[in-house]
Amino acid sequence: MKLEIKDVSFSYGKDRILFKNVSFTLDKGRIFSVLGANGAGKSTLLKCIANLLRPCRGEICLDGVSLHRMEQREVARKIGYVPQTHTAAYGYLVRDFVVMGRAPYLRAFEKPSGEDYRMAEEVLEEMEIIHLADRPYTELSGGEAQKVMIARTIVQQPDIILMDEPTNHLDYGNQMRMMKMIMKLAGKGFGILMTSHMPDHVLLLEGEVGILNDEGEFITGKAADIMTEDNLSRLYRAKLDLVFMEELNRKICICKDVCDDYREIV
Ligand SMILES: Nc1ncnc2c1ncn2[C@@H]1O[C@H](COP(=O)(O)OP(=O)(O)OP(=O)(O)O)[C@@H](O)[C@H]1O
Repeated sequence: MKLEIKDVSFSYGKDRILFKNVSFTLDKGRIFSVLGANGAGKSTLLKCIANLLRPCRGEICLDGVSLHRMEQREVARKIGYVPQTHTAAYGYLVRDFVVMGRAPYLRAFEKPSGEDYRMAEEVLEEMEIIHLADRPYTELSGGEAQKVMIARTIVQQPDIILMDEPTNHLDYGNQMRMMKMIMKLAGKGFGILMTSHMPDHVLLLEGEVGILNDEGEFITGKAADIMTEDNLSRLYRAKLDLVFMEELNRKICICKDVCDDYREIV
């Protein structure tokens, strides 16, 4: 399974192109992270790839076939999408909510089978949230709901999982467990495309990175090559530092002096 984003541009109106000429590929088992300031268009890009929005230029292909030539049900078997926030209209029990991930495999009005429920429970167990199985989805905390959404997407068994800020709402321990889970999912062969506001998480994951800047341009490369102090400081308009930590054998991203004003350093 190969996802190809070919020269994609998007605009919500006629006046402003949000991003232009975005190109990259994602294979099974790989991690691709998208970084960008607030409002740069990261979520919009993910929605285009989930086939929920249509780019004004370019093409998005799965194994050489344009998403627009595929039925949404077929896309849903290959691409799972975890939005940044999700509001359920009805208080489904978590186990029923998670089993809805099987929908792309069911016929109209067909109910999920015992095997579908078994699969949902297995994923809930693996994610250590089985204790939530009989709670209404609408009563969960933001972090719990985020994990349940991810469980539903795994149950969908796509090749590619799109995650819009997967550590959103999570406490620090759960953020680290989420990083571990993303690596584990990639290890199992899922292609992971995620957005993040946390450069250090992206350094930790070590995959490919795309940086969406204020001008709507997209630069890509390996995390170690593209995540330079200069690129990150420019992106976030703050003086950021990459410090090598021997214990970790990698660079970490910190802001040594929060009082440093970016305007004074460029
Ligand atoms: N449906 C819409 N119609 C018009 N403009 C929109 C729509 N959705 C988003 N926008 C605008 O498009 C821009 C990009 O939004 P988007 O949510 O993709 O950014 P983002 O990079 O994910 O931001 P954040 O990091 O704050 O989540 C923003 O200026 C936003 O206000």
